[in-house]
Amino acid sequence: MIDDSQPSERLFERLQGTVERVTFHNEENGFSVLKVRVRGRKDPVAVVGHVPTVATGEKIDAEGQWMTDKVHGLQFRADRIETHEPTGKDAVIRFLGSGLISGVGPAMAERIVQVFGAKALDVIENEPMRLVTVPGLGKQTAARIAESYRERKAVKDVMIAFQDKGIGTARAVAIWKVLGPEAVKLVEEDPYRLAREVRGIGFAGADEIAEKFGIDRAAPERVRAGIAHAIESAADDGHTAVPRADVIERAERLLGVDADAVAAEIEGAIAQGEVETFDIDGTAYLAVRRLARFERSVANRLKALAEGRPPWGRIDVDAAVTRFEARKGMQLSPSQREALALVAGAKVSVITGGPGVGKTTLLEALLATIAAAKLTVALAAPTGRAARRMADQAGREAKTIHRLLEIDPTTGGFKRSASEPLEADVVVIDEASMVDVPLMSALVEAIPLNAALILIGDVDQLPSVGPGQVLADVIASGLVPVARLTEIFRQAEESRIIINAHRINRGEWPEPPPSGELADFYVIEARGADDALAKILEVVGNRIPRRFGLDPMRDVQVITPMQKGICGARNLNDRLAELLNGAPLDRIERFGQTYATGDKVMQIENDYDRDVFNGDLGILKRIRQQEDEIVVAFDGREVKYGLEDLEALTRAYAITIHKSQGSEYPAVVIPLLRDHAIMLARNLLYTAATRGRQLVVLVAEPRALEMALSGDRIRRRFTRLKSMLTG
Ligand SMILES: Nc1ncnc2c1ncn2[C@@H]1O[C@H](COP(=O)(O)OP(=O)(O)OP(=O)(O)O)[C@@H](O)[C@H]1O
Repeated sequence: MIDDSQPSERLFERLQGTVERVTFHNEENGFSVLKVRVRGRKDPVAVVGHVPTVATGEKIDAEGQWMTDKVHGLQFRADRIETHEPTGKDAVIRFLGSGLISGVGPAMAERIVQVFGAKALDVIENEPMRLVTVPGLGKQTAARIAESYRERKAVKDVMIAFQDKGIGTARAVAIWKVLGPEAVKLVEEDPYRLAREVRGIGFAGADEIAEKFGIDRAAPERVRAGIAHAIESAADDGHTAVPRADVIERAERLLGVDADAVAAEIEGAIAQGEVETFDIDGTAYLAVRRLARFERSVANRLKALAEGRPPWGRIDVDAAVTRFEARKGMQLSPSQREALALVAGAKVSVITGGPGVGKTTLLEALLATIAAAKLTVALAAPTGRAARRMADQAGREAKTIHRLLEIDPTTGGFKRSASEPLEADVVVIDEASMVDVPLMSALVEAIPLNAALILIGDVDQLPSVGPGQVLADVIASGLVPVARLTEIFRQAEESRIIINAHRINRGEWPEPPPSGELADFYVIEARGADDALAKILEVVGNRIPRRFGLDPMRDVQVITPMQKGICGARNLNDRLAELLNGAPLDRIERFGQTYATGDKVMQIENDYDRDVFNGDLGILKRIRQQEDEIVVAFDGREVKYGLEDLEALTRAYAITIHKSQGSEYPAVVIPLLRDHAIMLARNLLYTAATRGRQLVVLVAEPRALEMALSGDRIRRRFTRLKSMLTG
């Protein structure tokens, strides 16, 4: 509602009035839309801004600007809103009866004011027990009213103290939510706790606040926070350990203090247990405690799980294979038999290999082999889409790992853990390369020690979005048997997608399609980004629908290395929306994005209430401005979103390759340009090329394809798990 508005003038103005109605108030950040009665104006005006608590009847004093909003018309956009207690009798009644004070409704408010007049609030604050003289008001209610009132006062005091330091209300509300009435004192003591504890502030935000509180640039807590930030930001790039020398360099740059000061504080942080230090192959590394704990738990628990006999006992694999082959009408290859014997003999094992090498077939054979033992088998995958695919292929239920562990959506924690383990004898995880260290830790903690664990995945795909490279480390450690499948079966061999995916993985150029036939893998040469864009639009909008009969909206997914650039997701979304949804009935802008009816959208976080998950694709059906609501259809199921929830949705005509991990689409179109140079790693292209089921089209500059294929560009992740598993 703000994004498309224009300031009518630049000068700050002041506005005073009485709150007539609180149209909207966000508990989390204080964002409010108020109807305010202002002297000299007939109708109440809309005031938009941040305020921690506000109620009808209160007086406000705001500073800001008048704006004209396309949808809501004229409104006052406040940079600062101060609220003051109401004074007149009517205002006090409305204030008390607004639902703000627990236990008091409009009728009770009226009675209180009848007894105490406009001084009612004084009485509540200073002599609350006198309230019992109000008819129908008991001691308990009086105490509750006094308590609510005190809390409100405390919030205000905190806000005023932060405002005096020049900290904006939205930020102050966020701090108050976490730190409570002691917030000012706690921040004075250590502002850097904000970086750790309050979402959205980060090191830079905390550093800014610290400066306002007069913290010295060389203060130990500042240097310490900078070190933690340097290690944490490496974790954002997937590292769970960082070479000590890198930390010093990053922290030095970030803090503007010298290396000796950083080194001294590293020692302090180690002594206090905030940071761990260790050696791998003669290099000193550092890790923050949080990640070190997860990695240690994965290592310890996997070692414990790997011990002993599998729950299905000893099995005559040859006899089981014969039965399986007869039932399926196929012969397992020698390498598959060998892999089956390996997996059947172990309590924890890994099945890895590229597409079409028979990983699913091997799992099926294993499950058939152990069927007689009547064990409880749980199948799961890291994303909803991967879980659905696993269920389709295996022909039995598969859940997301989050569901399997019974996530509590309000806390984000899991119900299943070491103290309440899963009721399963065998746990099978597909797309295991996508599981990061924290999730793997939660998973292995919840697996009972007598159960078996089978990790299936393609270790050459992109590693998990979150920190670590669990599958690669488990394989490299040699702790558990690894069935490495490499043979591509005849059925799979007919697919050029599979053949070329394997070629890409080896760093070889994809094979051109046989001339004359309709193929499933094409490389279209692009000369620069504009040419690539034009070709993508032609391929998606015209060629694919015409030649393959695929629906460009439903069946074709453009996946690209980056967000930015001419062929980045953002611009492609604009252009593809124009092409495929040129005349939408309705559109709105929120959070810097446009959403229009008919748009293809993607959910980008897990939402357990709405039952939609990260990576789910839908079509925006309706925008209901009046109700502040939009409706999106996911696989035909209609789901409603409030306009403030739109951050969870993004347009999805084009998405990044990272976001496409774990999903498959009938057709994918992949731009590959020199503009994407920093992203052009072989595992990125390999992951992209394996997302298409029926059709893969690369729109590539030859030089960019060459860059992606040359293996030297795969960025290494620093992790500690392998050394923990072998140590
Ligand atoms: N021994 C075999 N003989 C003949 N065909 C086989 C054999 N093993 C697997 N296949 C076939 O090869 C194809 C690929 O196998 P499967 O689906 O098990 O591989 P996958 O590694 O799970 O592949 P993806 O990762 O692409 O899902 C299937 O069509 C399967 O039926």
